Amino acid sequence: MLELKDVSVIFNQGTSLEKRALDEVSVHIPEGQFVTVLGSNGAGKSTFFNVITGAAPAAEGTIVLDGQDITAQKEHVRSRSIGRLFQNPEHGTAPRLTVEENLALAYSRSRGPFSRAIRKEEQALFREKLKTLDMGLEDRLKTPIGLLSGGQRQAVALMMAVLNPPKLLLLDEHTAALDPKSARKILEITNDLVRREHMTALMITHNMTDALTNGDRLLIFNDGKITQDFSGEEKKKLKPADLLDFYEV
Ligand SMILES: Nc1ncnc2c1ncn2[C@@H]1O[C@H](COP(=O)(O)OP(=O)(O)OP(=O)(O)O)[C@@H](O)[C@H]1O
Repeated sequence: MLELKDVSVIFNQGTSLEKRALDEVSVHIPEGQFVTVLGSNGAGKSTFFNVITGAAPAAEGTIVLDGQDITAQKEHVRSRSIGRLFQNPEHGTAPRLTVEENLALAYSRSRGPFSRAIRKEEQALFREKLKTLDMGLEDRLKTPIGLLSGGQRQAVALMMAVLNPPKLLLLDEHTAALDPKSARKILEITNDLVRREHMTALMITHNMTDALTNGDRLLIFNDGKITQDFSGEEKKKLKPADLLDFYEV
């Protein structure tokens, strides 16, 4: 599904500030796999996501998504098949637009320009999708999204990312800015959506328990490389304390 082969990202190449943020990373993520990603600050996790989306160029190596070499593809083209959620729910939603306008914008992205009124059947679809979140958001369709709480907004952002299920969903610490209860709820919704839509998903987190209790596989980054790769029974047996040994500081 997603295959990176010897991919490197080098910032400020050829200067005294040169930094190999990703160093010859190779990994294969099969279709439908849910992968959690851990690593200390500066280990290269966000750069890993950025090189997949095209936000950071690959200096070396190749990236293949769903059989297509996307290494040289522009970011906006890749965004049609890759959904991404960030730590800050404000990232990716338009605060002055209502909940339904934000959803319509996301919905129309792969269906044509956002130039027409929101149709009745779209409204019904958004209402039905929001209802599955069980947060009462189906009654807030006309509310500007900027007036929602962080958790509510992140739930809508998540729904926006999966309205037309992307080939790949990238979750970049998307629960880190939320209070513990909202974070748990968003994680629950994430699991439901990923499983129901059989999505291929990668989730960066600093929470070791979340990294172990979610997903099928765990990757740990250190200094621009994937230094640990656990899946199946091996992952299930791990405890948060075991993971500390794999962090380099
Ligand atoms: N645009 C950039 N220019 C120069 N250096 C960068 C740039 N982006 C990232 N880096 C460097 O690349 C390395 C990897 O950064 P990255 O953001 O991928 O780490 P991370 O694992 O996501 O860290 P965190 O957990 O703190 O978010 C760091 O040393 C960082 O300072």
